[in-house]
Amino acid sequence: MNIFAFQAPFSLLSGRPQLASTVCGTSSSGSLISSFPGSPVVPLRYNQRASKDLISFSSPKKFSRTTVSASASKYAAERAAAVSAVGMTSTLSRKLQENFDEALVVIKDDASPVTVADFAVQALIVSRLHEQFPEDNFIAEEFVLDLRKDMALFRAVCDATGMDEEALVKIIDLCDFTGADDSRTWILDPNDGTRGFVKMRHYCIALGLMEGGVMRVGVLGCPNLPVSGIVADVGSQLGSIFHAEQGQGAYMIAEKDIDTSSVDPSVVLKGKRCNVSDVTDPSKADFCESFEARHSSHSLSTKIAEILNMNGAPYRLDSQAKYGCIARGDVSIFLRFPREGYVEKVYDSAPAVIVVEEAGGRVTDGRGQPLDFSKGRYMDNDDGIVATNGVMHDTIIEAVQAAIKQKAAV
Ligand SMILES: Nc1ncnc2c1ncn2[C@@H]1O[C@H](COP(=O)(O)O)[C@@H](O)[C@H]1OP(=O)(O)O
Ligand SMILES: [Mg+2]
Repeated sequence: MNIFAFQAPFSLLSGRPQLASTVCGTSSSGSLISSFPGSPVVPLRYNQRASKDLISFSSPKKFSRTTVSASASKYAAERAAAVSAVGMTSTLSRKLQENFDEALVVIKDDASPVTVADFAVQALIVSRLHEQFPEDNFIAEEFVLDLRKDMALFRAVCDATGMDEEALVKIIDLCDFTGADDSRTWILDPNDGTRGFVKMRHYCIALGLMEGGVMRVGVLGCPNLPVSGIVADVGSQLGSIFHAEQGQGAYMIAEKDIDTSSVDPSVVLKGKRCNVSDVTDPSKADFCESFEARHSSHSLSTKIAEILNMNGAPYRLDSQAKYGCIARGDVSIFLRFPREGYVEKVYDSAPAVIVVEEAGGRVTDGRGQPLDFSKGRYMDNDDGIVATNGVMHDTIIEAVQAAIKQKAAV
């Protein structure tokens, strides 16, 4: 099988935000504060805003052929392409968060924010994958309609991607596949947890490949997640990328170790095997949930924790980075309970579910039913989403159902 490798390296400037502790909140002065339970509150600052050309981006135009070895796994080429693209755009997102301009935020019809990073990452990833896999379909979060709401935002996305307006519109317009579940479809959330991104907290680039209604590949790029542990200390290396392929396990690689100029699996697919925790007693388990109470009911999770005698405070962080933390055993349980009537989108969990499952965990809805990603953009699950290390799953689902009943009885 032949695949393509990028010849020229990308031309992003290096440089990291001065993050020295958990990325959890923003003070009114714009400095970052740590607010995980038990961790000291440390004021931190990102670098000063840089000039616009600091975040300009040039995508390599030339490809050369690379051969995937005959013994490679079925989706090795796709996984390598996805890891490379996510690695490249994680670095871009970091620059865009460091140089975040709140004047360039548009509010979408669902009242959620969208930024230069959301559009730029979507355009760059889809353009790379479309070039390499021209027959494939795409479901991704952002629409041209929102890009056109603000011409300054539109121009900033062109600057960040190196694309002209026409090319940008074409590529974003490719991302609204609504069709059959026997197709090959890439599923992308270019900036999962945008509210976290704009508040200088966690966010995630989440990309997966579904074929025949089943997830085959998942990649999570978490630019603010330390390479080990959830809570960053002074000097922690930030930037964790998780990748998984059906039947091949889940891995974590430091963002800085990815050669994003290549899509050759033997070059790109490195990393450390991820395994979920081996905790069997829920009272000894840690859990995580949304930072934003409007995204997931913190009161319901508190009730569940009471039922299970889980005394530790939850880890609260934005985005599918939480599933990465489950996959590598940092925490054992993830609880998500959006308000009634909220419809989940596939790109908000599909890439992450395969990462957790390949690490030995389980992900279902709050009734213990598997999540179905084969129906297009929207999902039809009940009672939220629960991810665990697997061994505790049935116990946690029982507690979820008990807590929902208790809440309804009040
Ligand atoms: N009102 C809402 N309720 C639940 N989830 C939401 C809501 N608004 C946005 N989201 C989505 O929830 C996910 C973030 O969850 P968490 O709070 O755990 O990080 C994101 O995918 C976010 O979308 P987006 O991708 O646009 O940021
Ligand atoms: Mg999302």
